Amino acid sequence: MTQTNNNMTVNPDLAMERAKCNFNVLEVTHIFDGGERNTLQRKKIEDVALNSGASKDALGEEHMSPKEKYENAVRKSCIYATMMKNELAELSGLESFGVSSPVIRRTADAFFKEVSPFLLHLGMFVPTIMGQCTPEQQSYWLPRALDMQIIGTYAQTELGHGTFIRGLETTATYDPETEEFVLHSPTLSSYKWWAGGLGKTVNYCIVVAQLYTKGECHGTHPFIVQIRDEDTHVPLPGIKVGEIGPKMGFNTADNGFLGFDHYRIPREHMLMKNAQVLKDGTYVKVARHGKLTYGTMVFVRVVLVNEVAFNLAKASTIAVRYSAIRRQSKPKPDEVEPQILDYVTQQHKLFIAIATAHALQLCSTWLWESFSAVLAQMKGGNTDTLPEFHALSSCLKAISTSDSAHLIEQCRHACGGHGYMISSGIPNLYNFVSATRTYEGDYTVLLLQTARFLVKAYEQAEAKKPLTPTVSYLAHAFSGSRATWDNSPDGIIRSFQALAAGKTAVCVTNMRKRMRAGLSQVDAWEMSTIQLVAAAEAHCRAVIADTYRKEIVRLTANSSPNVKVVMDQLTTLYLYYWALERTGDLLMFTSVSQKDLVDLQIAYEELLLKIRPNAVGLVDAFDLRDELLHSTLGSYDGRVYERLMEEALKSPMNKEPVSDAYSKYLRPMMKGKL
Ligand SMILES: CCCCCCCCCCCCCCCCCC(=O)SCCNC(=O)CCNC(=O)[C@H](O)C(C)(C)COP(=O)(O)OP(=O)(O)OC[C@H]1O[C@@H](n2cnc3c(N)ncnc32)[C@H](O)[C@@H]1OP(=O)(O)O
Ligand SMILES: Cc1cc2nc3c(=O)[nH]c(=O)nc-3n(C[C@H](O)[C@H](O)[C@H](O)COP(=O)(O)OP(=O)(O)OC[C@H]3O[C@@H](n4cnc5c(N)ncnc54)[C@H](O)[C@@H]3O)c2cc1C
Repeated sequence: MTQTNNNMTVNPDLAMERAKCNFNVLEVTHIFDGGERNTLQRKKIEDVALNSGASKDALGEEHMSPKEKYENAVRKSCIYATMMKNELAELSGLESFGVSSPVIRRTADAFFKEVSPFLLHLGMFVPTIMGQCTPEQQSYWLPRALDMQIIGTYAQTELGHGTFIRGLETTATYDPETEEFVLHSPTLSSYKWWAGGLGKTVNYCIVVAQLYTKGECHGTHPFIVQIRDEDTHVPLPGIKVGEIGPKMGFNTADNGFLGFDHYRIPREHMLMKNAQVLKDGTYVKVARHGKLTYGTMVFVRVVLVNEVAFNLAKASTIAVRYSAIRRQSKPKPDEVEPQILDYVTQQHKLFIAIATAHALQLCSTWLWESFSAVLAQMKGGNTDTLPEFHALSSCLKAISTSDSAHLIEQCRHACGGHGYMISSGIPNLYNFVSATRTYEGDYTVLLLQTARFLVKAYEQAEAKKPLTPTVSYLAHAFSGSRATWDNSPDGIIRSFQALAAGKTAVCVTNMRKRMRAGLSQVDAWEMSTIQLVAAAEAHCRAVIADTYRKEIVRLTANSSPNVKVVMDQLTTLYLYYWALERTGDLLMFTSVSQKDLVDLQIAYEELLLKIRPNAVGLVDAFDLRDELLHSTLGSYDGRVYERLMEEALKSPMNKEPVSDAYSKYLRPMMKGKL
């Protein structure tokens, strides 16, 4: 039986869940939007972008051929880009459409089940122009790029190297005679590979290449390079470009390859904010920090924390709503089958996903604010805070993407067989988010960057030198006793910090031992990298836990009592969950006892039951319109079985009663005539 709610027929189980939710859902939406005004503005943007139906496809993307999928994605990208230049720019208060506005980004997702071929234009090409050009270069390139007169991408990775940027092989050799750079791909492994939109869409790209001038190599630098004719779109002479083929996801992003055959570009096309080549070929270093050319990657790592939080919010919305309407098994023979959301194991799978989406969303806002502060200082020539920020953004990118991918997969498990349907929405979310763990810096590689910083900070703490804020807890690492366990939220956060400090100390001790035994510093480091990754992970978990807790306390200071309670329950759940995941480490580095851990497990299970009545309310508070979810299982009305059947009937396989394969293969085989 179904009920009607706001002219919508709603599944009765979902209606019941909404009736029993005991907190004000809208209040929580406002918290995560950053205030009521932002919620209203977001809704207005979503209304303008989505009410016209322009985001919808006549035939589901999943039934299209690769070529049709790509063309359809370009079609919708053009519609959305035009909206951004016109209606949405004004509404979002942006002079021109914003590259990092989470609302614009969020709304764009309604248009694409996978991704837009313009993602790299907005996500990296435009930010590189903003971050790596001189003011004169910017005034030439930025208006054209923002107005989409040119479309670009970011081509750094090569067939042979993605992680090790210093190992890139593409060369840019300056020729003072003509005042040009000659771009060349000397080997197969030097071909650019992966850049989004490069295959068919873009006509420009940022190319990262080894700069040679006056016979000397100055390392990798960015260049802006035209690769296709601005009118015909035909690749220019000296350019070999194409699409790299099917992938696990990102199949509408036309990731491409690119090679150069002594291809010439004007001197002014080197992006010269951080380093310059003068007309006579003299190389001039401008930046005070050697790694500022990596700036766009740092920007995207910051953006990605928000991006994956959003995608995890979508997966948890789908899985929690579905778990409320799905009934399975009969533990009590005289009662009706329970909603699967009533199983404690199901709550264990799902509530951590909601809490993590909250934690990452709040960390992303905090990280963005820290990034803005670092950029402001760098404008004044001060790069002192950059090493700490690089360490922080590296580990947050690594952990947020990895946790989100894992939890999205867990949401799929929570949806049983139906979660495996493309129409559930979860496979596309997983395919997208699992790539974020690799691109923009692989998980392990980025955690090792953070570990480098931790080891240095540990040595500073040992020498009683001042520490930067995110590692200040290392100062307590030398007390000689194990941290005292206490199961209050602050106590657990202190234990997480003790754990990170303890693991870092173990790494430093082991490396020193290995070096005393004759290993070089590089080999001693290499032998310790499993533990260094674990130390960086522990550090990141301590940062996330601390930030999440502090931000929730701050943001709910004036909230209604029930909102305060449910938000407190979720942060506590997050802390208990990770304490229970790390019992071995806690036993090593804190005074926690076996009894403390048994008690903590019971407290965790009781907390799940307390959160249970509010579960649907909590995911409703993400306020994700059906157009954004693309899900038969997660729609607001819970008409799951109806939608699954409607989608199945759309399959082109159901167009004819008998498949051609019957007469071609099955019949001859069955009649023994094959
Ligand atoms: C219609 C749609 C609407 C859309 C709207 C827009 C939405 C946007 C959404 C965004 C989505 C974008 C999609 C992106 C797709 C993927 C793009 C890519 O993958 S692109 C490709 C991405 N590719 C990758 O990410 C490659 C990953 N690899 C790397 O980043 C580097 O090779 C490395 C960092 C691992 C090493 O670098 P290496 O040069 O060998 O350095 P060493 O190790 O020798 O360390 C020496 C010293 O340098 C220090 N330092 C290092 N970095 C930094 C930094 N950034 N800063 C400061 N410091 C830094 C380091 O700490 C150390 O310090 P110390 O200890 O000496 O004091
Ligand atoms: C969907 C997608 C889109 C992309 N888009 C773009 C784009 O637009 N532009 C662009 O330039 N690039 C893009 N990339 C490329 C991406 O940035 C790289 O794939 C990524 O940086 C990882 O580098 P790699 O592929 O060389 O992996 P590798 O470095 O070869 O990694 C392979 C394994 O080796 C390990 N490893 C590597 N180095 C070390 C080390 N020093 N210590 C320990 N372990 C190590 C890694 O942890 C990993 O397990 C994209 C990739 C994907 C998947």
